Amino acid sequence: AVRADTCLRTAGVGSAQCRKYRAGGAMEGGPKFLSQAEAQAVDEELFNEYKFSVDQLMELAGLSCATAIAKAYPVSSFTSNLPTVLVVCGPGNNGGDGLVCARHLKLFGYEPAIFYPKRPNKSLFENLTTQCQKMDIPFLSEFPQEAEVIDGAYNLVVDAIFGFSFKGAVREPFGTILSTLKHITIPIASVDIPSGWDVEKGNPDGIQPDMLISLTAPKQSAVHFSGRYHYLGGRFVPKALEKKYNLNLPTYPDTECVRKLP
Ligand SMILES: NC(=O)C1=CN([C@@H]2O[C@H](COP(=O)(O)OP(=O)(O)OC[C@H]3O[C@@H](n4cnc5c(N)ncnc54)[C@H](OP(=O)(O)O)[C@@H]3O)[C@@H](O)[C@H]2O)[C@H](O)CC1
Ligand SMILES: [K+]
Repeated sequence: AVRADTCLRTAGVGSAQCRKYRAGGAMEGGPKFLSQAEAQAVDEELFNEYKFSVDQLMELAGLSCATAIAKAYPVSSFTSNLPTVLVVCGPGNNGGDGLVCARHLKLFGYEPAIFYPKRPNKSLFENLTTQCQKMDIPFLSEFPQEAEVIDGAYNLVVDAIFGFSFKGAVREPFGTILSTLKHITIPIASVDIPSGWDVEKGNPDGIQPDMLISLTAPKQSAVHFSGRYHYLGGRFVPKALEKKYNLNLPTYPDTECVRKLP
C-alpha cells in the first residue's frame, strides 16, 4: 500500500503512483487528498444534508488542533518559563477554529495570545472571542513587525488565517503577517492548510510549517508539506459521507480525536 504523501516524497512527483494520486483518486491504504471543490462540497453536505451546525464542527476542529499541538509540543518541551503560543486568526471559519484551539490550549496549560485583525460581524465569532477574553487570553492590538520579537516572546505560532476557501493573491493585512511569519524560527502549526498556500498546488515560497493539522481529510496541497508532524483531526465524518467521497479515512485510535499521519 502506498500513501499519497509518502509516494510523492519517496517515488517522486512524476511517478505512476503519484499520477494516480494527482488524478484525485484515493491512494490504497491512505486518505484521499481533496481538491478545493471537494473540500467545499464535503463541508456543505455536513451542514446542509447532515444538519451539523458550524459551532459543533468548529468546536471539534479546534479541539483536534489543540490536542494535536499538545501531543507534538507538550508544555514540558518548551524551554522558556511560560508556555506561550501565538494564535493568528483569519476572517473565516479557519480563524474560528483558531479561537477554539486557543481556548483549549489555555485549558491544557498553555499561555496563548491571539491576533485577530479582521473580525466578522457574526454572533458565532463574537461569542468565541468573548469566551477567550473571559478566559484571560490576551488579544494583541498589533502584529509584531519583527520576526525576532515573535521568536523571543513565543514558543509556537498557530496559523489559523486561511483554510480551504483561500483563493488568489493574499490581501492585507495578511500579506504582511505572512511575510513576517516566513522569517520566524519557532515552529508554525497550520490549521487545515498552510495559509497563503494554494489549496491544491501549495506555495514553495510561502510559510513552511512544522506541523499541519488536516481537518476532515487532507487537501491536495498537503503533499507539499515537509514539516515533522502531520495530523488528521475532525473526527466527525459520518461513514456514508466518507463513502460517497471515497475519503478512505484512516481509523482513529480508540477515543482519540486526532491521529498522526506518516
Ligand atoms: N468541514 C470541515 O472540516 C470544517 C472545517 N472548518 C474550517 O473552516 C475552514 C474553511 O472556512 P471558510 O470560512 O470557508 O474559509 P477560510 O477560513 O478558508 O477563509 C475565508 C475568508 O478568507 C478570506 N480570503 C480568501 N482568500 C483571501 C485572500 N487571497 N486574501 C485575503 N483574504 C482572503 C475570505 O474573504 P472574502 O473577501 O473572499 O470573503 C474569507 O473572509 C476550513 O479550512 C476549516 O479550517 C470548520 O471550522 C468546521 C468544519
Ligand atoms: K491555516
